Amino acid sequence: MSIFIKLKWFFKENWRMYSIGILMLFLTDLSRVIPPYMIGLFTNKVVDHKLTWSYLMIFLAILLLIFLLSYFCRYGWNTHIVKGAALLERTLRKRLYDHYMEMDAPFYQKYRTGDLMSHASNDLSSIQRVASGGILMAFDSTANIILVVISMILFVDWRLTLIAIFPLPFLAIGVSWIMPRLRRAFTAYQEGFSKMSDHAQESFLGMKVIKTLGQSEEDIQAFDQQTDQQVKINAQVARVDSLFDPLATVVMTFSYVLMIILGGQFVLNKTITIGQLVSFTAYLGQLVWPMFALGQLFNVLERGNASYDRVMDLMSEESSIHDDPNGLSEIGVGELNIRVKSFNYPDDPKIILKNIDIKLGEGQTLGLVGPVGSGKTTMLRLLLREFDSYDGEIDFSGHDIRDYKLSSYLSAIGYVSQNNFLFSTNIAKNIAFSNPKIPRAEVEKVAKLAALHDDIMQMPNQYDTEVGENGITLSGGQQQRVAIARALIVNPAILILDDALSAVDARTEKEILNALKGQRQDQTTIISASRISSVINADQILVFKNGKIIERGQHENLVAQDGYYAKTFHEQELASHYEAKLTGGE
Ligand SMILES: Nc1ncnc2c1ncn2[C@@H]1O[C@H](COP(=O)(O)OP(=O)(O)OP(=O)(O)O)[C@@H](O)[C@H]1O
Repeated sequence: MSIFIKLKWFFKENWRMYSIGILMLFLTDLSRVIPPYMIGLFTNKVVDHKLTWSYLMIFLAILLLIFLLSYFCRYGWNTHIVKGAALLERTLRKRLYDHYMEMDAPFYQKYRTGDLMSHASNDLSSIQRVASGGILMAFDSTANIILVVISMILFVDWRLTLIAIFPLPFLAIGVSWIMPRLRRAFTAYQEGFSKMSDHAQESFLGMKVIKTLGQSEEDIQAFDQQTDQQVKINAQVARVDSLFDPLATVVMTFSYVLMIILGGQFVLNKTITIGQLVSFTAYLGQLVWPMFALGQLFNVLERGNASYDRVMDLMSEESSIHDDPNGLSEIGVGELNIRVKSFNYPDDPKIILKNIDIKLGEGQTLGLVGPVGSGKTTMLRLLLREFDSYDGEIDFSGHDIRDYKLSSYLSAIGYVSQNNFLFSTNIAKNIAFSNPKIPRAEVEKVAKLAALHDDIMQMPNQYDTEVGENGITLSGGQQQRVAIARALIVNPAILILDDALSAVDARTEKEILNALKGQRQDQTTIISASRISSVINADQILVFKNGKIIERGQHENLVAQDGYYAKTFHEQELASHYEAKLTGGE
């Protein structure tokens, strides 16, 4: 029942709709207690040989009227309560989705996609059922039981009523024993379901790897184990849930036995008439459904309760990124200053960045190189405001980046990583993702800048060519260039290419870099790369190692320093020289 208290905010917001629905439900239940009373009267007329045609007609007319009223009320409660439940699901889904959108990188590191999906589907459906079936069964069964018992007392006999309902408290004891067990079983079920969807989702995404490494059998086995486990948990749910129905049957049978023994005695003693005993039998029959509905109700409520707690646990997670709604929303061009004394990832004390000090003039290009794992991406992630918890400050265009409104700041940045996500739509829509209304000419312009236009023109439907899920029909280099075009279309104040040219050949790389140089003279560009050729013309090049800047300067200057940069440059030069010889390109 506590789930109703937890959902009080929603029922309060929609009290009008629920009040009408519940009133209609009450009227339906009220209309149900009249026919048994009338059947009793009718039986007495028959037994006393006093039945006339006119009485029969009036009797039938009243019954018809009651059925019509009941039909109208049923329609009324159905539409109001079902509409309310749909509204609750929509409200929670929107809140959850907004929450997912607001959350930071550590949140997505902590929760897996399958888990988040199961919260948004399975859990929300269970909560939605509380506001429809739950409300219906709770009010219907309670109102039914109360009205039937009152009718039994008023129209038959209070002693007989007391004796007939005497076994009911045993049902209540049974329910209080079953409920917590049912809840534990449901929580285990939902958690198991999350793990299962997570596994399925990861397997679908990594299908190529699984198959090429010959792990299909192992994956199937692992999934089978999870489904077997889920079947066991489900059986446990069914075992606990199934305890209620037999208990209700035993209790109701006991009530019937008591009614036959004592009711017969009352008729023989003339305490009640035969008609009243017939009414009583019908009333007792009307108690059967609410009893079973109570069982269903606990199932729905406990499932909803467990799901609500899971969803609220997720919603209580707070983003570590402070977004000031009144923050600056105008972002111009300007200097970029990065001073980070130290940074470690949340939940990991290892210092990843140490004493980073960068000053980049307006419209300049910064190049970042260094061995794998040296901290280049981490620094870019700070610039992208994925983490705010660093010791130091980052200023852009005269303001700390944390003083900008997050959405405004991020929309001024064009970020392209090595692995880009493409949407399963056509190329033009992928490029124009930030503004679907952008004219086709603009889309073509940025595609040309990204050296992609010629490739697109070779495709069957050119800019309308569908790229498949995550751009599966495109080559790695084409995917990267779609992502570059997508970033360029917003004409970002800061463009970040994080190893974003790794899948394109040297000639295309040169073409893109030249185009960017011509196009972005006033704006900041940051290029992180393992290939020195990507950063060779940068105004400032930084070499990272173990989270520190170990060399800095322009290309010639760095080559002269004869350090990591010079060594890597010469090695790469030599490698490309031999490669060109082998392919006959020189
Ligand atoms: N989410 C994370 N939690 C903890 N440590 C992390 C996390 N992401 C990266 N690291 C660690 O931070 C260090 C720097 O990684 P980073 O990705 O910044 O390097 P990089 O220079 O960009 O490397 P690459 O060129 O391979 O992309 C690595 O030791 C890595 O293991």
